[in-house]
Amino acid sequence: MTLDSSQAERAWALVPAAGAGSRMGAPLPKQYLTLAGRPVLAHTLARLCRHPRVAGVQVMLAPADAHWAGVAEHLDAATRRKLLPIAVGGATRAASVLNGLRALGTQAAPGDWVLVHDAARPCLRRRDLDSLFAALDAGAAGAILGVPVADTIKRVRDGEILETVDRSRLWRAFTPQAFRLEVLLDALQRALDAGIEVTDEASAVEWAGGRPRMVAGHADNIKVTLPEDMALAAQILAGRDEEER
Ligand SMILES: Nc1ccn([C@@H]2O[C@H](COP(=O)(O)OP(=O)(O)OP(=O)(O)O)[C@@H](O)[C@H]2O)c(=O)n1
Ligand SMILES: C[C@](O)(CO)[C@H](O)COP(=O)(O)O
Repeated sequence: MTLDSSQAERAWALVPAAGAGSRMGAPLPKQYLTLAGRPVLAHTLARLCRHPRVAGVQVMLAPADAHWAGVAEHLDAATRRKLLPIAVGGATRAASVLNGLRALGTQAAPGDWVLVHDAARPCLRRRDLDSLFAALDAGAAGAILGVPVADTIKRVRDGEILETVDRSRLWRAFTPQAFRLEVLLDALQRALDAGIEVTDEASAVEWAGGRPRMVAGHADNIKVTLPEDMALAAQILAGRDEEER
């Protein structure tokens, strides 16, 4: 792994890839399913590693993961050079991220940026990653990608609509989610210790009193979750020009 020493403030990507993909219902975890000729995780890693601001990538895999070899053979040399030694994930996404932060701490400085990006989001656009870095360079203490809610939102109980929710200030939170290493490590550890349900990094930082910025991205930065998402992801990638592929 070679560091790009030209960066003013180093940034690292953290890729939680230790999930079981139960909602996908496939014979193997969804991050290893073939998408446009290579594993989902290979697409995600290539997108992160080709960005010049990303100094290195920390991947977290399930214990006794048997699929990594099938990913590594699809990675080009430039991608492999940026990969840090694999860390072991945890029982939840948040636990996997915490393990990754601890492993990264042996390579990174406390003030370095960490961008946490789901392995299951292989369609991340270069321009959206650029937008996230632009927010950090503009002084944001932390920032995440997302898009405004475009549908009417209902609160439902037992199949009955209780109310229509004002969506004027509602956004869908995506990844990457970017924070200073020491800030995220502290907030995530304290939130988990307090029993807070942490479904994304921003929720831990918000709980700890932070006010991350929301950066408008593209809705095609989908999280591959359900079976139909594989065909959608393939259509998205097929429609990309070379730069964004
Ligand atoms: N214990 C876990 C659970 C999830 N993830 C990762 O977090 C990302 C987003 O989580 P999700 O989409 O929920 O993945 P899964 O947990 O695998 O899916 P499911 O909930 O359907 O089992 C995925 O890249 C997944 O691999 C992880 O690293 N460790
Ligand atoms: C982090 C995330 O992708 C932001 O939308 C989402 O919270 C992950 O949720 P999951 O249930 O762990 O897939």
